[in-house]
Amino acid sequence: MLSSDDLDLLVTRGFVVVEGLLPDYLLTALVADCQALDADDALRPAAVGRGEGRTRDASLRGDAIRWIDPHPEVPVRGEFLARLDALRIELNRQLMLGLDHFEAHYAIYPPGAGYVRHVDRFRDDDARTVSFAAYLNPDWSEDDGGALRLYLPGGEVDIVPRLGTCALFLSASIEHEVLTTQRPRMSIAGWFRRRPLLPLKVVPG
Ligand SMILES: O=C(O)CCC(=O)C(=O)O
Ligand SMILES: [Fe+2]
Repeated sequence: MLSSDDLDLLVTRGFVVVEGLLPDYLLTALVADCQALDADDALRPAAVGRGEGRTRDASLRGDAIRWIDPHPEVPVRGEFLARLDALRIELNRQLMLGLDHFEAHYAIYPPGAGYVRHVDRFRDDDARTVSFAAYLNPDWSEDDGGALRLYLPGGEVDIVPRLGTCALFLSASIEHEVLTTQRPRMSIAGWFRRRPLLPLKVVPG
């Protein structure tokens, strides 16, 4: 769980980096699951945008992804989602964010891939409220690239995607980028969502 200092940082600074949010045995199982899915060719090139603006362009975003859903034969997925759901409830209790759902996918960025600077909230959908990343790369060094770069009012912050590091940041306001990776980079990207606050459409007549 997040400490009250972590929660304060998320609100006041817009992001927080935490170690130890997920226990080692779970991280190990997530790494193995992601690797097994990759070996089965179960990840697909990711798209950017939504609706008619949805495109695939590896020069913008080079990862391959697989959404994480509970599976009776792969308990690690359900356990991961249950933990993040407990965190969702904690975020609601402490920060009253009204989050109603958590969604996440595995991602693998091959060498040479990255994800250009962007925000996670879509222009036509304000449901994504808090973004989450968990990194699954043992023995990662800064020279391997692939850092998550956050663009903040006070400057840039780079987060090294090392096994066990997790980051949370505000989906609507924090611009970020995945710097080009030199080695295959494994992660989970997720979003705590709230019910969309789109205006109701008035039907004429
Ligand atoms: O993996 C990361 O560090 C962030 C990925 C990201 O920005 C995204 O999937 O929207
Ligand atoms: Fe993102």
